[in-house]
Amino acid sequence: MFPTRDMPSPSSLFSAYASMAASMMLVRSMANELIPHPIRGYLLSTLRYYFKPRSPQLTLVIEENCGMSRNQVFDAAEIYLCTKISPNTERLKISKSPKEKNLTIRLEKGEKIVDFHEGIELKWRFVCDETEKNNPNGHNNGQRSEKRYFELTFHKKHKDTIVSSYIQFVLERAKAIKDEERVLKMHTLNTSYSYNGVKWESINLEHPATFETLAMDPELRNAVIEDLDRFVKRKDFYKRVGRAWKRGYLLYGPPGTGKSSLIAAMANHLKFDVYDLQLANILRDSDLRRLLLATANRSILVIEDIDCSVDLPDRRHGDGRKQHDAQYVQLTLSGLLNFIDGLWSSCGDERIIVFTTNHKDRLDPALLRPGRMDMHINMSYCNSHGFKQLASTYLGIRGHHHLFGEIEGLMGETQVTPAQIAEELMRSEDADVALQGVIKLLKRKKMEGDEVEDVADQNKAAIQKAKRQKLGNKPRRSGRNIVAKSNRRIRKFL
Ligand SMILES: Nc1ncnc2c1ncn2[C@@H]1O[C@H](COP(=O)(O)OP(=O)(O)OP(=O)(O)O)[C@@H](O)[C@H]1O
Ligand SMILES: [Mg+2]
Repeated sequence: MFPTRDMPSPSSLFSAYASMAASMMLVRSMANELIPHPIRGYLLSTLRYYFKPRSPQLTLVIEENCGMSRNQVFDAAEIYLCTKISPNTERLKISKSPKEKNLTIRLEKGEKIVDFHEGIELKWRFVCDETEKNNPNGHNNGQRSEKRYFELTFHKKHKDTIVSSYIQFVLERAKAIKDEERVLKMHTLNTSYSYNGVKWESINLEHPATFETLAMDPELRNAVIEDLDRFVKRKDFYKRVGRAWKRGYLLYGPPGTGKSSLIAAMANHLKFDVYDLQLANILRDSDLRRLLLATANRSILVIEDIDCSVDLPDRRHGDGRKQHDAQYVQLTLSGLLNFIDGLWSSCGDERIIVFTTNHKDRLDPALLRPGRMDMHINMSYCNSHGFKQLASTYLGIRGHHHLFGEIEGLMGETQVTPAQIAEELMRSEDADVALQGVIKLLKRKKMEGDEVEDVADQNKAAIQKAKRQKLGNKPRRSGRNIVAKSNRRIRKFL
């Protein structure tokens, strides 16, 4: 990539220099008499070029832009070099925009940094050249333009190592640093329709959920983390097997079991932005296509409550909507699935799509067919492991607590969501008080459950009795009366 020359020794350099001087004098005296002026100039500059002493150093110039686009090596160097600031550094630039979490530190012009890679010394220098800006007529209109670049200087013999391995290392380190500093975004739909339809609007995603704080089955949690990590590492694999680099997850389970929290944990784990696609706000397939094409790589597209967010016409019969609605709403399930499978996933990289539902059984089979959602994740009621996780997160209880036994016993007899447990645990910082709250909740739920079972049994019995009496006589206590009575008993208990 770079022209190489054999390095002359100092003595050969000296003799070359002496012979150059002699030749120059000779040439000059002959030339003055014999050679016309323009040719004389050319000969002298050629001789000077070949006899100039050569430096053993090579300098790579890394400019800010390459043509119209940014030079990624420049951007990476800017970020990477901030981690290499030494006590010798004298001037730094510091800034913070409202949307950034941390301060940004950059080198000031003229600053030098020394770095080492595989024992090779590398000298970086940040240069800013200011020049007068000429307008197209060649006149100077007083504007100044700035050309910013890094110079990276090292011994020529390391050229291959630096170009092939060091620059790559700088690019990777900068990406890792950027990911750590990155402020995640949550994109939602702007519902005030402008002339060209609904648009994405973004806010910082500051959802604190992580896999550590999420109460879920440890095996399932590890399986999800491994699946995500494998997915982001497999760019080459997806390319080789000819598949779009995307992954689909279906999260299902009752309300309050942590589906939305799991999405936030996934985003925080991968450092991916989230696009929350509220289908109810989209009227046409064309809007959907435009919105999907406007999503960025390395993002999670979320469609929550897919079973009830919009009554998508059935893929096979096109009959999901009432006739009069269909005139206005032209969004179809097949449109959604086509974009997700086709255009959208093939025009981007590292895309994740997540559907959530409270009722997996109500989903259109087209959504569930193999290959569409790669992983089906059941977020379920809290078990004793999930409870301990929440107690650790909310109350800092790492080991055992004397109330755990009673709580675990009650949890085996009733269904409670992590959201309900979390709510109780937040009520007090005193572990005993908070855990007593959980016990009360569980007892209440158990009683409600018994009551509901009672009601169901009694209703069944009443109906059967009525049937046996061959209609005519009503059962003495109707279902409604039983419910009202149960509610009164529950209130009394509370
Ligand atoms: N598995 C869990 N681990 C930790 N906290 C949880 C969990 N599930 C729920 N929570 C708590 O309950 C709140 C509500 O949970 P979340 O919104 O994630 O439930 P969801 O399953 O998405 O419910 P919905 O089906 O109604 O959308 C969360 O903010 C969190 O504080
Ligand atoms: Mg949710």
